[in-house]
Amino acid sequence: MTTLITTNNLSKQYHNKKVVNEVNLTIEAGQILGLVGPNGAGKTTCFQAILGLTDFEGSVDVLGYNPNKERTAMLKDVAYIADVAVLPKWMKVEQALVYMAGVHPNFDREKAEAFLAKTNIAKKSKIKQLSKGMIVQVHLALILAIDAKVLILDEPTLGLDILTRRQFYTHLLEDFYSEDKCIIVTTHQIEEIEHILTDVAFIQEGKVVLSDSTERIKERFKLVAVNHENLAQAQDLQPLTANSIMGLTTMLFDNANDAQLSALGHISSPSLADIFVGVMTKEAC
Ligand SMILES: Nc1ncnc2c1ncn2[C@@H]1O[C@H](COP(=O)(O)OP(=O)(O)OP(=O)(O)O)[C@@H](O)[C@H]1O
Repeated sequence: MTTLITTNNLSKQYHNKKVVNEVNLTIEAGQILGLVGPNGAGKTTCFQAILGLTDFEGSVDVLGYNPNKERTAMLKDVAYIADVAVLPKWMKVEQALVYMAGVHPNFDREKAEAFLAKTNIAKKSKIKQLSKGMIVQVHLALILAIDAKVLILDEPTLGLDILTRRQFYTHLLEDFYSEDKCIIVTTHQIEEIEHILTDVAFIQEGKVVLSDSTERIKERFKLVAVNHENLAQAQDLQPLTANSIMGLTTMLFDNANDAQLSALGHISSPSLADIFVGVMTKEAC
């Protein structure tokens, strides 16, 4: 396996408060990592460090580059979508294509045009004539047309309708992703990307509290619809969460014994969103 990004004890503080706290991540080629955390958890700050946009403690290696010292060289192979898509308002869409082709050695104009052709955005339109969601789409078209080894997506679908969000993730897998690249993505709509993630890292108050492959995380956590008579016994196994709706109590367990759980009621596999809520609740206690 080829390691594309490593962070070693990455930390960042603002006004004496650690907003990123000793984050250790290793991201290999082929991985699509979801960095998931509540508002203010430190996701964007981690990205800024990886992209060399801020100073930090610890060390970061991206494709063999030090992002703070070798940013220009690194950015030939790294593409980034920030959580706020900003494009010059006076520019026409077609001018943005020409501009990107001029400044980025790995920009494929035909790819960007093919993506835009699937939208109802006219190339002659000025950015200021487009809706917020359309501007995001132009931005995505420009970034996904860069043949980058590393793609960093910070809330890439913010402001897009559900059809366009789905279209974006399909496009990401079919036209951008390949085994020699990696993608790190944050979103608060974890249920929409769960199926594409190979790996997940949960971050809370600057610390990574869980990091593993999606497969192993799914094996580790179990949801049980607990039969009424088994409630006390189930509580003894210390569930992460317990929700009662219309007389049915569903509990989330971490690393519990399958035989013990099946004696309590029906077992199912939780979604990443269920696991996220469970882990965040436990860490906050
Ligand atoms: N320039 C700054 N000056 C001071 N504090 C900052 C600065 N940038 C970020 N922070 C603080 O760092 C913490 C982490 O912010 P960050 O933007 O990394 O969170 P996030 O996980 O991306 O959140 P969200 O999901 O809301 O986008 C927050 O408490 C934020 O207030």
